Amino acid sequence: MSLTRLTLRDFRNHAATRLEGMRVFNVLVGENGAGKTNVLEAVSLLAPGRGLRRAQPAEMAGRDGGGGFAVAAELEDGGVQIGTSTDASAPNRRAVRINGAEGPAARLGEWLSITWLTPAMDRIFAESAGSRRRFLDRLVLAREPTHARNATRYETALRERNRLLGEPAEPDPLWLDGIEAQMAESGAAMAAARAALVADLGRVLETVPEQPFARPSLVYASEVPLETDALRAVLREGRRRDRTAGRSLSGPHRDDLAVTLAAKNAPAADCSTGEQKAMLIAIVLAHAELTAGERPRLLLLDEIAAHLDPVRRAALFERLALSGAQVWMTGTEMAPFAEIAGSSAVWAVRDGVVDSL
Ligand SMILES: Nc1ncnc2c1ncn2[C@@H]1O[C@H](COP(=O)(O)OP(=O)(O)OP(=O)(O)O)[C@@H](O)[C@H]1O
Repeated sequence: MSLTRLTLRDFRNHAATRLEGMRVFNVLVGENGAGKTNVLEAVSLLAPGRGLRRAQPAEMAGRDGGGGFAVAAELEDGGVQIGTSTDASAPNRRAVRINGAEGPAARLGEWLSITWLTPAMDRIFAESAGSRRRFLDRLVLAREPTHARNATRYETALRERNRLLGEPAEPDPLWLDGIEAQMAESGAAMAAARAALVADLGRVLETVPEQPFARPSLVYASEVPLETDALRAVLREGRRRDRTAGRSLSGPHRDDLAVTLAAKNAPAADCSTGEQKAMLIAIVLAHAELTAGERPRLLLLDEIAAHLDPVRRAALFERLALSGAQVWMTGTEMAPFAEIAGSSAVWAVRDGVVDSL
């Protein structure tokens, strides 16, 4: 079960776009700036979270529209309707509807598991740990919808602790106790889910050949215990130091996903651009394999095919076909997709107008 219909209204440069007849491979072809990534972004909003560009809802409303946007989709097999929208009166409030009933965004995760790779993620290994945590959290979330709740509760408590520690007056220790209890509970659950996913991904990756996608080895790097009581003790012991620093120096908000290229035992940040890309693809494919058979999965791969040589491209398509996911890809020309043309739905995108080919 995956998307069988997608509609966009006033979404970035798409005034009114409707896509039907999806297949396993769905390819959007068009010139630079035509609106291909915008379609992938719209699909990414059908998962909990901020979407593929992490944009504010108001940024996504079409400049020529009425100040709001709507993205809606139908899932086959029962005709489930899911959608998300904003309106001009509250352009940054994104409402979510499932079969007509408004509900929390986290519920979207019960229907679909969506992951993506975009060119912006090519720098993920060179950037700060925050980018890798976000990437990892996205993968965890696609497997466990409750992850978003733990992450939000942890961040809310962390902000409150930082605020208290930064105040001139000595914070009330009982108040801090309560906040740290909340951080420890949600933080330990969040970190344990990340660590479990990394371990599972590692097991899948071990079974995959070194080529053509450079095999990464993954470690969930954490300096704090992943268990509630122990994490709570670490937070309590760190109060004085954190008060001096003006922020919380320990906790899963500092964790990292450490990635090395297995064959060379080299940190990912030191690898070539191509190797880094290949490792990202390997991780996403391992994730697809790991979550096979669970909720319907969508993979959004922005500008991937054109950047791979023919051997890697063929291997990618082969693995994607076996993954059981509905795959969405973009490109400026059809040539890189020639070998999957027969099993693809193809759309031409031009100035925010989409036509089936
Ligand atoms: N809020 C908005 N309202 C109207 N148009 C917008 C809005 N936000 C972005 N755009 C337009 O969307 C277009 C970019 O679309 P998109 O990123 O989907 O292009 P693309 O087809 O993926 O291009 P490329 O091949 O260069 O990656 C730009 O023309 C941009 O001006």
